Amino acid sequence: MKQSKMFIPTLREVPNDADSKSHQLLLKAGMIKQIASGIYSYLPISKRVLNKIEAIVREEMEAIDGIEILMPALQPAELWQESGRWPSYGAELMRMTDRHGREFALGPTHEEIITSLVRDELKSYKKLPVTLFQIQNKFRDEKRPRFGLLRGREFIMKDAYSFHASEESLDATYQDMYRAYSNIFTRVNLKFRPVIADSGAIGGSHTHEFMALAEIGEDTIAYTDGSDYAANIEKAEVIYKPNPEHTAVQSLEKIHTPGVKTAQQLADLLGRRLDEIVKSMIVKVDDRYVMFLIRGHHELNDIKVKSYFGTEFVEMATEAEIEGIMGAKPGSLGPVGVDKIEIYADNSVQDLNNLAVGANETEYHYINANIGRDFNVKEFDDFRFILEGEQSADGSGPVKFAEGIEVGQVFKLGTKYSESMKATFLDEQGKARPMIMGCYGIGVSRTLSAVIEQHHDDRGIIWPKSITPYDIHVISVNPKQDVQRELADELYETFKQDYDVLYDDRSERAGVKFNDADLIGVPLRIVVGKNAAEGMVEVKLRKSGESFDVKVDELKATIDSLYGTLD
Ligand SMILES: O=C(C[C@@H]1CCCCN1)Cn1cnc2cc(Cl)c(F)cc2c1=O
Ligand SMILES: [Mg+2]
Ligand SMILES: [Mg+2]
Repeated sequence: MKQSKMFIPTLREVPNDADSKSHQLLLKAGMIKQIASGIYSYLPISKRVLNKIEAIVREEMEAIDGIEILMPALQPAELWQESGRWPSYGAELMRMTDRHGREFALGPTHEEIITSLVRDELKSYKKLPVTLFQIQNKFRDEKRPRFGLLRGREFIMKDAYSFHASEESLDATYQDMYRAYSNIFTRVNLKFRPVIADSGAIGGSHTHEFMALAEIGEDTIAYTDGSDYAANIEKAEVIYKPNPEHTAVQSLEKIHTPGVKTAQQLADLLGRRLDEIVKSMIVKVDDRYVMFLIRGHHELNDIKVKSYFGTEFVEMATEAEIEGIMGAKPGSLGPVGVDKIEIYADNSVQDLNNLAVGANETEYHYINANIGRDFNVKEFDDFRFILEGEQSADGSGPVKFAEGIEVGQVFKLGTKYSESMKATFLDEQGKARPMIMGCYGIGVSRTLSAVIEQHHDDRGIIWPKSITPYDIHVISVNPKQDVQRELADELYETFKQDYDVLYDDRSERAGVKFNDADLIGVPLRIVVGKNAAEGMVEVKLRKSGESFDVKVDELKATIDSLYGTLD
């Protein structure tokens, strides 16, 4: 393609609202234009990359018997009422009414649609298993869209759904998808890790997220070098080993603690370590309040609390709620004398005797509070975030943390949707049973961004060969010079036979052309400049920056062999 006819509106400066490297580069390289917050147009370079990513996704889905369909983005509210999810999603679910006043959702995902489609068609176990997938825009009205395509309000997802007559059959597809996802992210040249994840609102038992490693990633993963163990920190289990030595139990003492609001301030006032302090938090679970006890140097893991109680409705109580229930401010809460609400505690609280806790009287605390004598705990469990360096759940060593961008997720859904939506099949005995489901998503536009996060330098993007918008960038330095222009034209015509070629034939200054070429990031470059008259051109590798002077009659061989070395 000749750049004089192309549409690549590169920018010199980066708009200051670009808040991640990939967001900056997508704008500078003229790949996206924002139309509204979290909503973008994909310009030609992006569209070419998306086509290649989607082609890889299709190949890997079809290789495991995935069948491509395309479902509507407009979803009748009735189906979400059948599944029970219409009331449970708030502002994030984009809703609208049609001219007849009928309610619709703009699809954030398609469990309801696919289940209603399949339940009408597949009635017999003989027709199962089946895996259907689509690649389509999704709509989620994110409260804070950011990082460009990494968290948008309209984005491209491959979403697949599988239907089974047995758990074993679901298992087999889950493994197929897991391997297919590994293939896809390997082929697009992403450094990634599959992590054990939390299945959250959509239920189901078993789920893995595929995390592309990148500083900007909003997820934290806990992994070990000792094995392939990796878990989203929301889910990473903390192994509790009871601590043998306990200090002698001392008598309870109430002390005045003016100005103490935090665990650290209490620790400082008492001259104790933070890990000897116990924080008491009031959490609203569904429509009741419970107290959680967590050691001072730990943090309550709200995802583990949700999973423990099996509900999404878990929120920290507000200051007003706390004063109403406890009669004291958040900084002075404790378990002693609390009998109106249940008390739960993280496992590691059991290691302590003589706890320092709030006295439920503003600016008063207890020291030497002891479990069993001064208060009771309804249940000890793993309610906290794991700390870096603590033993991994599989015992393979201390966990390390890394940031990740969630680019894919595979779920075992079970019968959550097939039961609520009566998607049954007749089994061998002719008995109607709910289909067992799996669902599997890849953020296609997010993957494009993740690749840029991992493949760039300070001059621009460096595309991996597998998804590069073009293979070769031919640049004529000064098209006003006939010799240069004619040679460049000839090379363009020659190489476009076997490669995708972008030809910068514009009458721009050389510096502008080289800046744009570095931004756009095509891996191989042929520069036709002043040596054209001697039949010499320059070949440049975008990634290493290496460049070679090559005779025109050796150019094809050189390019073919260099292309083979690209990753
Ligand atoms: O989408 C999934 C699960 C899988 C992911 C892979 C492809 C199939 N679905 C989870 N999820 C996430 N955000 C949502 C946002 C809104 Cl507003 C909603 F109404 C529903 C959902 C929702 O269900
Ligand atoms: Mg997540
Ligand atoms: Mg997820």
